[in-house]
Amino acid sequence: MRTATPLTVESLTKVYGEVTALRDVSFTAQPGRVTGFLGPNGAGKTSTLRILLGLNRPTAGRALIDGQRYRELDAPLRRVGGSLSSDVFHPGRSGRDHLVTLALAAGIDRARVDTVLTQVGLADAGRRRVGGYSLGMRQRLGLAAALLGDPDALVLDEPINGLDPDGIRWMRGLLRHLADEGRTVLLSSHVLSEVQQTVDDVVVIRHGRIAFDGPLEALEAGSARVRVDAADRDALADALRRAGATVEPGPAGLSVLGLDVARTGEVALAAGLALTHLSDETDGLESVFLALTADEAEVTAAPADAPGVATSAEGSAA
Ligand SMILES: Nc1ncnc2c1ncn2[C@@H]1O[C@H](COP(=O)(O)OP(=O)(O)OP(=O)(O)O)[C@@H](O)[C@H]1O
Repeated sequence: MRTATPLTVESLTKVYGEVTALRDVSFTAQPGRVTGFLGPNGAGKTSTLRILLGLNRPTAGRALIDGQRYRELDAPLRRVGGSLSSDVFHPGRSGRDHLVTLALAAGIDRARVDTVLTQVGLADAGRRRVGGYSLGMRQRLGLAAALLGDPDALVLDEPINGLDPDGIRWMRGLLRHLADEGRTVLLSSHVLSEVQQTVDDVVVIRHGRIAFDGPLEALEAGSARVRVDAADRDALADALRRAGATVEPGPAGLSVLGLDVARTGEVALAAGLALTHLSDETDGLESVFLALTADEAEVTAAPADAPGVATSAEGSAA
């Protein structure tokens, strides 16, 4: 039986010198689910994941693995496995060697090394030097390292980056399987479409703040947009608003947010209105994501009086 191990980030703030990378960030990744932690470059994803894994200290707030900070865990690698994009493997050593060293250091049975190499599809390549690995193979090795302790939770920084389409499909299947076993899977990405078919829940971070937190379906629902028109446009707008939609009049009819095409048609029918136009103008999920993260060129220094932001700066080293 797996121990349900939620990953909880509470009011996390991280200041690096002049840069406030995280501002009062809170969310929870739930057991049995794959949570996508999404945001453009520099949004604060890696900073958050490093704090979760005990590699950096927050300026304020806390990050908890089943209620405990990483450093408070008795057998950390058995509770949470991490793979960060900055992880470097010595090019002259084999993938297997790396894992054996990690296993010995953590008191993990060496037999796990071959188990995880097989699990990530590196059974044959494990004895080759890492220097000859493709980016995709290094991603697999990172995942193998994260799985070494057979942990209840996984924290993976950009695990899909660098994989070819077959590799992406394989990674999706494995992450789904790991979550179905009851593990908590938290993975970061800067491209929603890359992980859209993998994640159950989505946390979007922008400028070091949470811009969205909820199930993928809720993000999808937010992208529904319908264009509709009727001879009596005002009556139609009233009926749609009464049904809970946001309605914006335009030159080519009404733009409706919050209802899909079928429901829009039903509302019109119930109001006895004959439609002259009805079409689905839903934006792709990626454009909703882009809208949520717009203007994310870089994280700027927070004003000194910004609420919830500690003013004392901490060095970059943890
Ligand atoms: N050690 C550090 N010292 C100073 N600034 C840092 C340090 N680490 C991160 N930052 C800054 O903090 C902000 C957030 O960076 P972070 O790496 O967490 O973002 P990210 O969302 O993971 O981006 P990426 O996808 O590019 O890795 C950026 O402005 C970055 O330049």
